[in-house]
Amino acid sequence: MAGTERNTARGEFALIDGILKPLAAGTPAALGLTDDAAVLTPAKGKDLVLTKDAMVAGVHFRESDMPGDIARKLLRVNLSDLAAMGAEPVGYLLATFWPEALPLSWIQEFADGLGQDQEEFGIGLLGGDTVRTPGPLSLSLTAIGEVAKEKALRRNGAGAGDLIVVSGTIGDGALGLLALQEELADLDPTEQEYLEDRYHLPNPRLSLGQALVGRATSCIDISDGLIADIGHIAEESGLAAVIQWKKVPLSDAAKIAVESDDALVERVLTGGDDYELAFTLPLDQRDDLVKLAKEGGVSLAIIGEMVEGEGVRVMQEEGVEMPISSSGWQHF
Ligand SMILES: Nc1ncnc2c1ncn2[C@@H]1O[C@H](COP(=O)(O)OP(=O)(O)O)[C@@H](O)[C@H]1O
Ligand SMILES: Cc1ncc(C[n+]2csc(CCOP(=O)(O)OP(=O)(O)O)c2C)c(N)n1
Ligand SMILES: [Mg+2]
Ligand SMILES: [Mg+2]
Ligand SMILES: [Mg+2]
Repeated sequence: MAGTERNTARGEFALIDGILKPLAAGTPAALGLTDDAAVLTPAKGKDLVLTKDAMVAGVHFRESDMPGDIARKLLRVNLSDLAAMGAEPVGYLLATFWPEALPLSWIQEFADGLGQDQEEFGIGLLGGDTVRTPGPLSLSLTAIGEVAKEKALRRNGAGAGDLIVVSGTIGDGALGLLALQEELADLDPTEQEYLEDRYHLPNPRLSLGQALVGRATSCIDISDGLIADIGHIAEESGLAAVIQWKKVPLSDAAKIAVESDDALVERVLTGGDDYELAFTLPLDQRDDLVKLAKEGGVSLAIIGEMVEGEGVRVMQEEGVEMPISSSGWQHF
């Protein structure tokens, strides 16, 4: 029906004008969201770095999560991929698949979350697409960044003998999800809240990634699980990784959880939702770690080393390998 179409169209463009346009106001390349596409001039001497991750209700976030948090996580998981490449973020494109029942107020809160993080990370919206879906809320974001020409960090440059280093603490996001599902016992409210926050709002390690350019021999961000993602470095570099469980950095809350339930060790190592960086560093650059941690604004821990061979081995203690049933999250 023509009338219905007009109403739908008016609604769609009202949404773009009223809710999304303000997010593009600071990025001239977005052309005010009035044209068919954005036009971006890359900086001299830089390579563009492009990444896209999607998130689906019930798969990547809980339907009951706050709209602003969902938006910020969507942006942050993509910025985490830019961090893993050593890039500085420039802007982003957004595709939203809104279920019929979602009110405009929800969408406004979602946009407010994006606005908050745009300021935090100094970027703006460049464009995107808005559609309705008969399915669950689905979102996709393309982040664009820049890195000095040919200097992007890769997964494939690790050498035998390189140290394996991770930022921050591992397992908090996965334990936070368990806490939200009320499957974690013995935690006081402060620890519970800390873990839940880590699930809802990852911290992309952008300063660290940029500090690693020209220093790390390989780098990845941990989304699927520590073992799975270090497995990608091992595979792409044609080597094996050996990780010492006792050196994997845990938050106080994660330590308490793991001490009360052994089964959570595997969850920490394979649960994903970390968005920390794992990277390799030549042994003779070990003393640079203090400086890198300072520049990156995050703690760093050496958890193992790269050796000849293939795959990832986790050592429970000297000479005792930990059995691991699955290395991390997979959609298929
Ligand atoms: N549908 C797709 N189309 C094109 N490339 C894809 C698609 N899905 C994944 N990739 C590419 O495969 C590689 C691995 O993807 P992924 O595991 O999602 O990486 P990450 O965990 O860093 O997001 C990346 O280079 C990504 O761009
Ligand atoms: C409600 C809910 N259930 C389960 C998870 C766990 N989970 C879902 S997808 C995923 C891996 C990361 O997502 P993916 O789409 O694989 O991102 P990418 O690896 O491409 O960055 C994890 C750990 C979650 N985050 N939320
Ligand atoms: Mg991905
Ligand atoms: Mg990644
Ligand atoms: Mg994945």
